[in-house]
Amino acid sequence: MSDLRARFRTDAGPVRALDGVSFDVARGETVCLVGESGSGKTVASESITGLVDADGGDVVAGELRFDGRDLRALPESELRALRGDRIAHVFQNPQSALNPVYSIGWQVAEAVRLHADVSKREARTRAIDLLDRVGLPDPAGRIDDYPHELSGGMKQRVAIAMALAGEPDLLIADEPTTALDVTIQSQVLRLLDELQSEREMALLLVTHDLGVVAEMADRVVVLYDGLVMERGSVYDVFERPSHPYTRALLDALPGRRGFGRSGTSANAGTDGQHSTSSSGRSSATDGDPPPGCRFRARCPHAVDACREGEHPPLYPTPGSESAPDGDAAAAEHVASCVHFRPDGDPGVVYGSDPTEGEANADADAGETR
Ligand SMILES: Nc1ncnc2c1ncn2[C@@H]1O[C@H](COP(=O)(O)OP(=O)(O)OP(=O)(O)O)[C@@H](O)[C@H]1O
Ligand code: NI
Repeated sequence: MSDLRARFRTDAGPVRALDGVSFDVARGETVCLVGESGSGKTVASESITGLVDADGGDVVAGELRFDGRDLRALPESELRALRGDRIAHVFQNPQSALNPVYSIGWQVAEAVRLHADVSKREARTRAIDLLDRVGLPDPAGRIDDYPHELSGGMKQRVAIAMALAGEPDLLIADEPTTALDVTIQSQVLRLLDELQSEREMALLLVTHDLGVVAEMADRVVVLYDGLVMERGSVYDVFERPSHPYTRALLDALPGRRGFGRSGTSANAGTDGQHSTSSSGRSSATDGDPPPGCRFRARCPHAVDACREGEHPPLYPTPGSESAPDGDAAAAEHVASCVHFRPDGDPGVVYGSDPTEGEANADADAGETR
């Protein structure tokens, strides 16, 4: 997607949710969308298949391309066909995907029949296969169970089975494990990871959990206030976080030594709840956004230049071509911070971090990576 802008109509006036978000997800790749609550992760992911419109939102500008087609130009009927077929969603709450009055087997079989012209009997057999594949114990025995007879983790597995029924090319999972017990979380993540590599699926994973990102992502998109702050391979973003916001996010990770003694509090959402409330961001209501960098007020490295003009565009970070696999696309590491302007000094950001000596300026970045 490129330069995606979206807004919601609310009683208090339009709310800007996305202010120009660009990223791609390639086949066989996992891209994680991270950022604190209200940063626009869900809106960005749901805009792909037009779910945002269904939610009272409007994608007002930008481009969404899937397989060379501009999704925003597709009529709703075609979009609906694409959704759930080539592109499937898994949500935080499996309850929302399951109908309480039908057995899980019936629901998975229906999902199969939606995408493939097969008999009911064949669909049921495939449903059992799918349920087996997502790790539901004794699928043949449990296929006539109703959702309420299953645990949350099992329900999410069923929801994933339904999402996979159409053999999607792109699976969009929005906080798919947040509602689950910690032990179940990692099982479900491992499952997504396996299914993804098995099927060469593209996976867009929305999460506020940087531990999940580290485990799952090939590439990371860091959102703040409806804008991309930083984008790069998981390797680059974790090894050399460049936007002050990303650095603050990582700083807040337990077990990671703090560098931002500045008191910048960046919290990717402690309650783990997906929120759709329109409150929370004072800057969100429409009208002119405050000039300059959106993160300025919370940034320990803000300078006068950060007050001017628009939010900075994405600049390449020094040494970003040195990704381990030499893959050019994966090597793209960019941050929207004035200190990464061609005439800027990234050392202002990196240099303030005594715990990361090797990141001290760009000069030795090439040698240490
Ligand atoms: N239905 C809606 N009506 C009005 N505003 C909305 C609606 N849904 C989202 N927004 C606004 O859009 C912005 C982005 O929301 P979004 O749900 O994408 O955030 P998020 O990053 O997914 O957060 P969370 O981690 O809480 O799920 C927020 O300012 C939010 O208030
Ligand atoms: Ni969300």
